[in-house]
Amino acid sequence: MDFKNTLRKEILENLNSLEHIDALSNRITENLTSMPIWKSCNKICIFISFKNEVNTDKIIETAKKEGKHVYAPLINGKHMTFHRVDNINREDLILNKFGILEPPKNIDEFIPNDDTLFVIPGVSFTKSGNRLGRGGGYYDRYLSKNIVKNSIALAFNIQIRDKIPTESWDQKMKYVVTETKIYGGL
Ligand SMILES: Nc1nc2c(c(=O)[nH]1)N(C=O)[C@@H](CNc1ccc(C(=O)N[C@@H](CCC(=O)O)C(=O)O)cc1)CN2
Ligand SMILES: Nc1ncnc2c1ncn2[C@@H]1O[C@H](COP(=O)(O)OP(=O)(O)OP(=O)(O)O)[C@@H](O)[C@H]1O
Repeated sequence: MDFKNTLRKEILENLNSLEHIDALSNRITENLTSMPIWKSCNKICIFISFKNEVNTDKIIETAKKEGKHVYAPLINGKHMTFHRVDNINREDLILNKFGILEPPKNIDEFIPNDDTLFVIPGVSFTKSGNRLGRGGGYYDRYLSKNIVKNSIALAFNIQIRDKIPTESWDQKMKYVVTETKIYGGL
């Protein structure tokens, strides 16, 4: 657990001094939206970026333009659900306790199917799809309770490590997409 926290802190600090986040995010957007799995999924469950995460605004815009349905996470205690977002023009969204924009609580929960692609944030990943998140356990719990066939993590190259500490509940990503590489899908 200590090693997890140390690694989390180290990478978050590195992210704080990462330059050109928007340019790198544009490349990640291009890589993601040219993947066959992106083209074949009609529904996208995606995080709304905050702080120094890969900026997801253009991904959401592209999805909308391509006629896909977009869903974003809403947290409630330790629990996370996904809800439709109709426009990313952010006045429809609400800031949660972490300072992340999320859909309002009154929209029905979306239940994913095989046609749903999850685009997932995280602090660090390995090339084989192991994930270290921010420590809330939200995605781990969600992915262990729901059947998720298609998962893609987004990260900058500086977030990729050869080894990260894993625990029994950690859920693997199918692909990890960075500004220069697409890992996984084997
Ligand atoms: N954009 C985005 N949305 C997301 C996630 C994410 O990582 N990114 N999540 C992915 O799971 C969930 C939220 N999880 C989070 C977990 C911890 C913190 C965080 O800032 N923790 C602080 C302590 C904050 C406090 O307790 O008040 C910290 O670690 O310093 C933020 C989000 C759902 N939505
Ligand atoms: N499937 C699960 N069932 C019950 N508890 C879980 C499950 N997955 C994770 N947890 C709990 O969540 C806590 C945080 O887990 P962990 O540090 O792995 O989160 P993370 O993957 O970094 O966070 P996040 O998914 O929110 O980005 C752990 O202390 C663990 O007890």
